[in-house]
Amino acid sequence: MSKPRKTEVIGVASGKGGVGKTTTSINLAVALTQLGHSVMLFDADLGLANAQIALGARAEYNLGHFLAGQKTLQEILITTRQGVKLIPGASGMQELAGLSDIQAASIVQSFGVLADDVDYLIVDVAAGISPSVLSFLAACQRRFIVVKDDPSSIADAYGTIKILSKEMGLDEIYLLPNMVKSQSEGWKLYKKLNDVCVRFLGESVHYLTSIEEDEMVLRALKKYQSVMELAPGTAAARDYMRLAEACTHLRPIDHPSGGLQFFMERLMQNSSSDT
Ligand SMILES: Nc1ncnc2c1ncn2[C@@H]1O[C@H](COP(=O)(O)OP(=O)(O)OP(=O)(O)O)[C@@H](O)[C@H]1O
Repeated sequence: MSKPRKTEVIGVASGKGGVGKTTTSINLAVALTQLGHSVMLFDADLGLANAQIALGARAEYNLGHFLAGQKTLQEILITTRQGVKLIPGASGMQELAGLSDIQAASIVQSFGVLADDVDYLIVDVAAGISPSVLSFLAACQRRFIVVKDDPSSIADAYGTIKILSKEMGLDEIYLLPNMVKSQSEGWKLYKKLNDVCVRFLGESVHYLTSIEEDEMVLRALKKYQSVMELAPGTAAARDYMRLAEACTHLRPIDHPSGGLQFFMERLMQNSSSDT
């Protein structure tokens, strides 16, 4: 098993809501855990606490308690029964933009303490392209854009890629077709959108795999489980495992300070420039 040297930070986004961003984040986190990696999932999708529900976990505290200084990061962090370390996000995320420099520095330091234990940080951002979503994505090393084969999802994914690459100068953008009929349909969707990106933005996006539409995904959600647990042999579970394996083969991105602490530093810098 090849271990990344530092925490790899992957943001999972989609222009449009409801295309499977949270489902992808949790199943990728579980698949990477099953491969033997230490994985942290940051639920930055405001308010709904989707990730913990989907993993059958119940967190008493969330990032709001941490930002308010009521709880330490260790106190809000839970380890789900799948072995994923979960940072419950909730509405605290909106407060990031208003933090003082001292608060920001102490948050960065708290994350730095956890960094040694974590191979992958998966950040499940909210739908849309609000300043806070863009700050999160800018702070990640890689960005996965989940897209469905329908016109509004494709248009929103393109809009997100355009802002990330042209306005923010970010690279390492990966398109992740979801709920496709087959891998070849997913590849075609990628090709179509990538061609548009090359033509109109002068940039290409990356591809790892697609996730097939699979009724077991919804069944798993209804049982508060990941599909990786409920039906490991099913099409979507196989695809999430393929995605996890592809992640482990990606070239590590080295930053001077690297990993989790650097992610938080960038997040704080980007958030304060939003204000
Ligand atoms: N590969 C798949 N096959 C079948 N159903 C899927 C698949 N991926 C996601 N779904 C279903 O699609 C619905 C929306 O998924 P999810 O909640 O992950 O979307 P989202 O993009 O995170 O939404 P939001 O932006 O509202 O948080 C859920 O009912 C989920 O079970």
